[in-house]
Amino acid sequence: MRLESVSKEYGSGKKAVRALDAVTAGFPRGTFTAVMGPSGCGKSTLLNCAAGLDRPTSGRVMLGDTELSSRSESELTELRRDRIGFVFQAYNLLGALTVEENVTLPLRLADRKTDQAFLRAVLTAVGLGEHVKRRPGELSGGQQQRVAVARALITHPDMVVADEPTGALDTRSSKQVLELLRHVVDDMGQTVLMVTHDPVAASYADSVVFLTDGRIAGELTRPTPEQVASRMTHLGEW
Ligand SMILES: Nc1ncnc2c1ncn2[C@@H]1O[C@H](COP(=O)(O)OP(=O)(O)OP(=O)(O)O)[C@@H](O)[C@H]1O
Repeated sequence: MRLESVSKEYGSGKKAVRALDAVTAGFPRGTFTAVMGPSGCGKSTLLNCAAGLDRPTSGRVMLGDTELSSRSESELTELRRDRIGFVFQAYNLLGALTVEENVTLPLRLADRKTDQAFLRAVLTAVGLGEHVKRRPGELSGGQQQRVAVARALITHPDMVVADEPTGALDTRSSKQVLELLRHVVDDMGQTVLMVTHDPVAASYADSVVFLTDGRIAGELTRPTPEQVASRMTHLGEW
């Protein structure tokens, strides 16, 4: 995944807000990248442009050899469904469906068959092999987020994007979800792009990209929580 000089403006004229300002960044296959920065700096906008949920005003978004920015709405919908896995702070599971039905929903929507062996492997990887018949309401927040991670993985996407995946979780559940994201990169070869406010969460990534005012303000590789917190303090309010 690559962003090439991506800018995004909301609104126009005097009220225009430049949420991203000529951002160029690469998120190589098999890596885990965290995006951090002060509130309103453009983190979610970057993630949404990268995942085809939002269109840049200018610049190019490349997923492998596919350019997202020039796709039609229906092509983008299909591309998101087939090639990108989503994890949000609010889990976004369907309460009436079981764990297994939630996880396999993206395949049913795409009219694709479920590979039962892969489904078992994914449910085991996220630690929910025992709970496949439960409904989200019968699970803890951490378990629900792990169902969301399994759902993001089931289509073998090119990339998993996670917007504040641990934002609603306690320390212990956050650790489990972050270890899981690390595992999907290290052992399943996935590519993860995660927005977070938490230096500890960011320290699970291979690198952290810092944004301020819609621009890249620096990068840290093999970050420690202390290094991340120190950079954030230098960037201002967070
Ligand atoms: N749909 C929209 N319409 C108008 N302005 C928007 C829209 N979405 C975001 N913005 C503005 O763009 C800027 C970047 O927003 P964005 O949500 O990407 O920031 P963020 O870093 O994710 O913030 P936070 O950490 O608070 O979630 C902000 O000034 C925001 O107010």
